[in-house]
Amino acid sequence: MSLDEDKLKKFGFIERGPKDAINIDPLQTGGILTEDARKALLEWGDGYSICDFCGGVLDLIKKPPVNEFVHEALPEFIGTDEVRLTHGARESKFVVMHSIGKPGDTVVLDGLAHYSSYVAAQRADLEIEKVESSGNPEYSIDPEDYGQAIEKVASQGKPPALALLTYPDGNYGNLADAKKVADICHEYDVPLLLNCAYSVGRMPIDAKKLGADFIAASGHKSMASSGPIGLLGVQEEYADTVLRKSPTHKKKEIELLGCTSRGAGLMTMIASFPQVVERTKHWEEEIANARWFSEKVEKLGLIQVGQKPHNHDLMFFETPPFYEISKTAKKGRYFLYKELKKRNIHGIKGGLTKYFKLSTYQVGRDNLSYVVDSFEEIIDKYTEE
Ligand SMILES: Cc1ncc(COP(=O)(O)O)c(C=O)c1O
Repeated sequence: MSLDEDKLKKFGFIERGPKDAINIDPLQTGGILTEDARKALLEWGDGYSICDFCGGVLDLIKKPPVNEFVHEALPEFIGTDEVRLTHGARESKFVVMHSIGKPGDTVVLDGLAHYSSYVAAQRADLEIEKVESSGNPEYSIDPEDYGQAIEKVASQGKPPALALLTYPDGNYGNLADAKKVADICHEYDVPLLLNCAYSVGRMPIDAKKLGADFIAASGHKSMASSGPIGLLGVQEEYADTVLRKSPTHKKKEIELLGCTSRGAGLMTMIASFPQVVERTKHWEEEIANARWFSEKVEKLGLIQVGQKPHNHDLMFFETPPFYEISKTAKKGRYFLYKELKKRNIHGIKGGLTKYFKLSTYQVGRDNLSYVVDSFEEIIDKYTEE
């Protein structure tokens, strides 16, 4: 097959439609770049740009201060003895599972775990034991159930190699009692990995205080970074195992394949970091905004499920008023997406009317108020028709 000019025409620069919209997509609100990160993206966008300064280990680069960032600032920020860059939370989870578990071992996952936790375990050839949530409406995770799951696995021959808690989960934004889960896991000598894809960079996280042995974080999701980039936090006890070096290439850490996120991902994360640190100090305001929003839209007939009052910007709503409208609206179940698009609101998946999740993170009270008013206007418009 030859790539003729006509075929090539569809490639090249492509504009991104919704980039200036009010964004309430949980995947995106925490990853929007700061102005400094936007500048860094252009400055460092060339593939291996950072490697001009590398003496063989990316995270030891002194100038720009990657070494200080990775080995001093980040460990202090998340409360782990060691931090490494990865390509995302899923890669961090895989690294831990692959180095701590042996094929055939079991990992205990919370019932709200993201699919990437499952595929990471499957790629590492681990069996999975689930700690179920309480189901509708709270979907809470009972820490005691970790003890039962560990005992169940142990009774079948070998205790689990690892436990994982999604903190918060990506569907309901629930924050389980991580400290209690950690304490219970440690009673059985099972290390705990916290999946903080939706927390590190949004809210204060201190792995030591929470008792976590490992942290997986996501730069493109929650640290105002251009992906793919994530963090892996490891406590000292496990550092030699997880960060072991290649016998043939002595400087290279095997699980990281020697080198991970470089150039734009890393330099945007560094550029945003001062603002990211600052914003975590204002987490209480974010919780207040989320609760305010939830209360307002519940008055319109939406129902927030998950923890209540809520403790995170990610929220899941059942939305009967929109569902009723979708049954008769001309555009069917796409009516809501189209109405929101007209109002410059982005982030609720096209076709969803029965329920959806959204995020209020960094959206601000004025824009949230506009979203509430828009929901009301849309409901009124179709109910009056
Ligand atoms: C709870 C949760 N964890 C992990 C991930 C994956 O994050 P990453 O893209 O950094 O691998 C997601 C992505 O949606 C998620 O929702």
